[in-house]
Amino acid sequence: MSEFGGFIQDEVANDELDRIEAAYGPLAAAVRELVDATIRSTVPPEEAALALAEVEAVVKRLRAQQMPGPAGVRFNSEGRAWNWGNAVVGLRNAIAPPLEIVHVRSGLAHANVDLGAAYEGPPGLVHGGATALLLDHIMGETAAAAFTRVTFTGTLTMVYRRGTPLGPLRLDARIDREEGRKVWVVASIGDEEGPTVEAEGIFIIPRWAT
Ligand SMILES: CCCCC/C=C\C/C=C\C/C=C\C/C=C\CCCC(=O)SCCNC(=O)CCNC(=O)[C@H](O)C(C)(C)COP(=O)(O)OP(=O)(O)OC[C@H]1O[C@@H](n2cnc3c(N)ncnc32)[C@H](O)[C@@H]1OP(=O)(O)O
Repeated sequence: MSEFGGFIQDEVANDELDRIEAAYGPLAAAVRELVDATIRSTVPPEEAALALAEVEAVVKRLRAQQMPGPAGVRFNSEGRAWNWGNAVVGLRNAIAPPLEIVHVRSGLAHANVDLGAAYEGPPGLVHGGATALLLDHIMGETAAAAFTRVTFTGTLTMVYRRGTPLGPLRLDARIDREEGRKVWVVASIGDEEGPTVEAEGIFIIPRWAT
């Protein structure tokens, strides 16, 4: 394994990655269900205590073999990159919705997502930090121009027009302009009535990546 700016070259073969993803993807999806079920369950406390024992047993099983730190962003020489722990798109991260981003072309992307009880801030509405999280990520990937370059969020501005309802939502992002190592991206998240949050960000191609 070797490292480039924190990106890890890890020569796991694509078919092995497929095998791992086929097992851990559904596991993470089940943990997402567990998160939602834990929030919304109305079973009596004694029943919740029994569930706790079962969850602790699962944690013990998974802890039997662990990476020393976070999952990181990895790539192999077969052209595959994976970021299983990513907070927004991580396949193995139950905290991530996960967002499935469609890159229409370099610098233009959108995504559909359904946010449930785990993302609530004000009653029935998405937490403002959660909308910022999702927008930051889709904007970062958009600035990265189809993953041809590395970009970091420099400045991010959010305008919250109205509450974002929990449920089905759409995100849109596009590169507005570029100047040297700076990339301006505009984006929004909203429901069928239109945008609820509009964002503008300056994404920087770090000096070390040029
Ligand atoms: C090799 C194989 C790689 C394989 C990769 C494969 C797959 C990749 C997979 C995934 C990755 C893809 C996408 C990731 C997607 C989403 C992630 C979401 C985005 C984030 O969540 S990311 C985390 C939050 N983010 C940070 O953690 C940044 C912390 N920070 C820094 O790392 C530095 O601070 C940095 C890099 C920002 C700048 O550092 P630097 O040294 O390069 O900058 P420098 O001073 O040279 O400035 C150059 C010009 O930018 C202007 N400028 C500087 N800073 C600015 C700012 N903050 N706002 C506005 N303008 C700024 C200057 O004013 C100057 O402008 P001018 O040229 O006009 O004077």
